[in-house]
Amino acid sequence: MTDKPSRRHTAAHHRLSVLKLAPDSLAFALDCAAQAVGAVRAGSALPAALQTVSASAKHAVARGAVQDIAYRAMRRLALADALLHKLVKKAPPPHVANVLVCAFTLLTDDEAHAAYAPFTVVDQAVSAIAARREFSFAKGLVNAVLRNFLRERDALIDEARTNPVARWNYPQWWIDAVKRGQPEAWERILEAGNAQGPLTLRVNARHASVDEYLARLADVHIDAEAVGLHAVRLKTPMPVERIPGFDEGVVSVQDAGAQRAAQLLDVKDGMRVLDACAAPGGKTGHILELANVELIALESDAERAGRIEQNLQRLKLDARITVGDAGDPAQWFDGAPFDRILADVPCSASGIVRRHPDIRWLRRASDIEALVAEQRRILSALWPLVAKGGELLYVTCSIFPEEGEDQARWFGAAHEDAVRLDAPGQLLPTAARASAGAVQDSPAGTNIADHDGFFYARFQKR
Ligand SMILES: C[S@@+](CC[C@H](N)C(=O)[O-])C[C@H]1O[C@@H](n2cnc3c(N)ncnc32)[C@H](O)[C@@H]1O
Repeated sequence: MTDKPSRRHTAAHHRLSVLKLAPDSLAFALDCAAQAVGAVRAGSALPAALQTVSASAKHAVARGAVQDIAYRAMRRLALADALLHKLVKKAPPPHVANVLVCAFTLLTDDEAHAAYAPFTVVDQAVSAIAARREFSFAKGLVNAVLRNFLRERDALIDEARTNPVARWNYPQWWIDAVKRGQPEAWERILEAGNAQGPLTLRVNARHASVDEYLARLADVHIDAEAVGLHAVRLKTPMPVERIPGFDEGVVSVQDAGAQRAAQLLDVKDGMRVLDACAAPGGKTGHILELANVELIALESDAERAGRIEQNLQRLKLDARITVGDAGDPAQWFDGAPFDRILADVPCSASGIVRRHPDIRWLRRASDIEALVAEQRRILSALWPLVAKGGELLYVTCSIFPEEGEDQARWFGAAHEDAVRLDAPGQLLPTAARASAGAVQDSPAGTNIADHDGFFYARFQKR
């Protein structure tokens, strides 16, 4: 985000006039997406912003279009802001600027991939502005700016992209951090974060093998491939309600990189296991699919803890869900040590930006230091709870070494009784299938290069 919104902008944003546009029109979708972009600029996470905005979009189709434009806008925000800056002399009101940003988002697609014809976008952006009483004065401006843009589209994009922030669509501090942390792969990583993640499923080992599930999909003509021990990637994403076996808990949605956690934890029947930062329970479910263990799912956020319950209900599996601070075991620990602890700690989420493209605009450089301290606090508190011979798996969905290898080294040095075991370390996100230089060990015949970014370190207690 190139400029930070003021409180005044946010307040104005909430006082928009009643909108009279057909809910299935592109104009309606542009207006709603612009509101969501405004909310993210004011500090809201995109899913929450969309929930608020979509209350007015009763149609599922309209909601889909709003979501699609808002997510694309997050991946193009700096480029769109740069174009706006170039083409508009005096900054327009924030809502008008955000409608323009959403329109640029659609107009900067290559023609082959464009969802709408350019002149439809211009026409509908003008209608969106005209439909708001307080902004209708700006419809001439919107029309002129977008037509001027189309006239010199490629040259304007090329010029804007000479600035790295507009080129990559991340804040400068983020670009610098990725460059510093991954000097060999930084461009590939930034690019991967601007692609749309695939829909990857985890097949519940209690119900089916990957091959059996692939056969079930083939029966209903759904194209998919194996991308890990329990992972299947659908060629074309679809709503979960339409995924065979989803309702019965045969499959769950989970990135292939995230599926490494439960496998690395190497759980066996009868073990006592702590999932220390558990919500929404993706990894909790996976652990329970692999062995009959006594599982405590700990989560500090009571509302999020409710989502663990929902997930386990669908899977028909059980854990003791506990609300508490992993960094303060006195609140919840009953004194019996754990054979395994999964510490999937809060982090920058820099490894999952392709699924959460708003994160880059919400985080600040200074957050990293605070997160590192919090991760250390949690790890230090959990280690004494591991049984002798037991293991702790440290996980982040981050690509910043400060939250990955640096933490693992700090932990090893600070705990004499910790033996570092084999683990993948840094899994880098890569968009291209089977891209060269992928860091992970793919099972023969499969390609799991197309996953989110994670860090894994495993420690055994002497
Ligand atoms: C990376 S997410 C966990 C994802 C989860 N393991 C999964 O696979 O679905 C981190 C979670 O830790 C929770 N959390 C943050 N600080 C915590 C703390 N001090 N104690 C326990 N949970 C915490 C957050 O609310 C968040 O739900």
